Amino acid sequence: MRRPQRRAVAKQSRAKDGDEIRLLEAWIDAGKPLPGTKPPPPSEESSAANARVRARDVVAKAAAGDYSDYGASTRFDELPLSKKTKDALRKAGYKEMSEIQRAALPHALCGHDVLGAAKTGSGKTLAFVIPVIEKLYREKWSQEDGVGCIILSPTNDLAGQIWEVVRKVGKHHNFSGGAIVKRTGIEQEKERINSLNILVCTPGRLVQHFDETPNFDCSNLQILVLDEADQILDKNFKSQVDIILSQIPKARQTLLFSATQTKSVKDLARVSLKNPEYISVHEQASTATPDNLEQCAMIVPLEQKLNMLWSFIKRHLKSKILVFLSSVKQVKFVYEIFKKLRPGIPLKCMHGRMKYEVQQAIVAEFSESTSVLFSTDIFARGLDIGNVDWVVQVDCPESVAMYIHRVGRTARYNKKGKSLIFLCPEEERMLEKLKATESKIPISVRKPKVEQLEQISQNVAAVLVKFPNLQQLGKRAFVTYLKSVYLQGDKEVFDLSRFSAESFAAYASSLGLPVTPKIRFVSHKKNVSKKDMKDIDVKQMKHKAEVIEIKPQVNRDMLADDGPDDDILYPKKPNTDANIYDGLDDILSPKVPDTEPEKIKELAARPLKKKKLKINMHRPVGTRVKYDDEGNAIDPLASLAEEVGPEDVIHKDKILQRYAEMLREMQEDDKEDKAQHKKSLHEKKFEKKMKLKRRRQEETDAVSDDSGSESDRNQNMSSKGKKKYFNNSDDDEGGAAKGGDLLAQQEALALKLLGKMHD
Ligand SMILES: Nc1ncnc2c1ncn2[C@@H]1O[C@H](COP(=O)(O)OP(=O)(O)OP(=O)(O)O)[C@@H](O)[C@H]1O
Repeated sequence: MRRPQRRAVAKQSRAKDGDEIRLLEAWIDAGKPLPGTKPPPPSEESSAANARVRARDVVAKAAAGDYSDYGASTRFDELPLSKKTKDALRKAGYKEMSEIQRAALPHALCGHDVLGAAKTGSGKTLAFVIPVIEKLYREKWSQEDGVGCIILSPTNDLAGQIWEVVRKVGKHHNFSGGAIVKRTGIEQEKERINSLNILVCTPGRLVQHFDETPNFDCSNLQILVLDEADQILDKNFKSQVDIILSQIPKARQTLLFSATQTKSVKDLARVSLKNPEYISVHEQASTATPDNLEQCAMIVPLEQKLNMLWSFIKRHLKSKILVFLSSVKQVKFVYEIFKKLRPGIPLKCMHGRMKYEVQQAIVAEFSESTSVLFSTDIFARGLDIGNVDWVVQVDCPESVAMYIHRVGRTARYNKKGKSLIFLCPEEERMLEKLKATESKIPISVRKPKVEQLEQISQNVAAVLVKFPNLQQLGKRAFVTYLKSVYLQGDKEVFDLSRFSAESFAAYASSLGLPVTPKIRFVSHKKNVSKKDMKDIDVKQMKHKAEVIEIKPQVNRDMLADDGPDDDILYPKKPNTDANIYDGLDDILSPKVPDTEPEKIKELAARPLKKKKLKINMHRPVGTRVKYDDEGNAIDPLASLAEEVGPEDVIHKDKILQRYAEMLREMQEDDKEDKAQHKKSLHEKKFEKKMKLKRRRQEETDAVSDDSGSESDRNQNMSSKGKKKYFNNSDDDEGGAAKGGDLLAQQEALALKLLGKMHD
């Protein structure tokens, strides 16, 4: 009885949906905004009560065939949206539309391609999620129709976040969908992907499905969305996006959104937009960043950044702070060090190498509590965490656009927020760019209060001594930082040659490193003419000079590599550095076991080979190559590490003292190790001997049992060299018995010895 009833209900609801869809289509068609039109400014009479009445009127009029011009509406319930969507929006607390939503939704709802730009945190996600759901609803999309919409996002986390919005807005609809992210195994995804209507994923994951999933079909696709479109269309995703575009139908609606929209016609031509609506709601605004955001910059020397960050955190223990650093290594190092130093506020770290679930958990925790979250740029875009008080950019962003995205993690949707950026004196050009009129970033420059600056270099060094694995991480943080500067495209801002060798040395010591790690982003080229030797004092050279070339294979990926540091922090096999160099071998210079600080010291003092003169490309033009007493060129950074005075942050004496202590400890450990090693050698030797004896005994037993001829027996024995123990005498049995006794005695002796050793 139930079935027919259920079928009847379903039929009824389909009929209701059909009626609503007809009404919506007619309404959309009748009230279409003209191409290029923007909504008028919201009228004054838009009190909540008025608005509700107006919304009811609008819907009633539409039902009566009197369609309003929805292009001017200010509330979601004034738009031609399905009841299911309106209910979900209301339940989620979305009533009034934001500017980008007011401007984009009317165009997107009537099927136009949209290129939308609006400030960070201004509600762009709803501006594309609502049209997606409504389009599929009006198309009566069902599970059997397969993939109807793809939303591309640059990162898994953002994909997850967008999917949550889709779920929220589409909760009364019957669409299937999901965020196709690393969380689920690709095999599980393959099984269900064809039955999903809305896919939210990164370009890479989608391409993987095009490559590997049998019958993966997007030929029915209705709508393609690119969130953070400028990033999705940039060269890093180019090949993947090209593959995707070749696999989906050209006849579709396309929506592109970002806070920093692409203006490249080439990019837009690639996605084949048809008469797109260019909607940039804040184009005329005086700022490119949220109005409620207070922004300031500080010029901080490289070696003071850690002190400055620490001091800042200590003064804001009741705030929620998001800290951006340039690489995974930096994030891990600063997080681990600060955790050991205990600033008095919970610390968290997040980067692209973490499992998706872990990232989600951290985001959730960070959303809930006041804490400090250290992050790479992987979360600079799109991440929507409520109530972030401060965004602190410790390392310079790669571009003004990235600056805008980073600071956009605070002051979201009418909330207030503050941001602070540390810029090295060598990066002041970035400050000029931020302050340029066209950037529209109201940023003020503040002088650091030196008296409030806590110097933590000594404490960091002490932590490194206590946790030698962190020293490894510190070294890699140092190298990846320099690599990140070196690899940045904007050479007006990022130019390693502007940094002096002294500042590198001081930076290394601020990270607690006893010696500046050597850096080789370079390879050698022999027989270079004098004119190419601009930055080298040729007269100083005693040997045929070589010039340094930048290695062509050093690329951006190496920055992202960032290797399995967990192995460094929590080594599975102590004293093994097999996993210490994760592809950085050719960059991280010395191939010595880096867990041994005294060796690092040795290395710094070690004369460089005469013929392989290493010229550091970062040395400012005209700086001389230094030589030791024996005429060997000294690595400038190594020599500097020895030269820095006590007034500098380096605190050499203390560090040396610590290293002396460490050396003593290590020597003691060494003694123990040696004894251990000797013991194990003895054991092994003894075991071997016993094994041999046992084998011989067995063989002898076999010979004595042998029923073969005497001559055979003799031959057999002689070939195996047993004569020593078993004479070819009549007394074989007795001999064997003696041999057996001897063996037993020896075994007993061996056991005794072993027992003693273990005692
Ligand atoms: N109409 C609305 N009313 C109330 N809150 C809204 C509205 N639209 C969006 N929001 C809220 O504003 C916040 C920011 O929205 P969203 O993440 O879509 O911003 P965005 O413009 O995509 O930012 P970004 O450029 O940083 O990705 C979210 O928490 C969202 O729930």
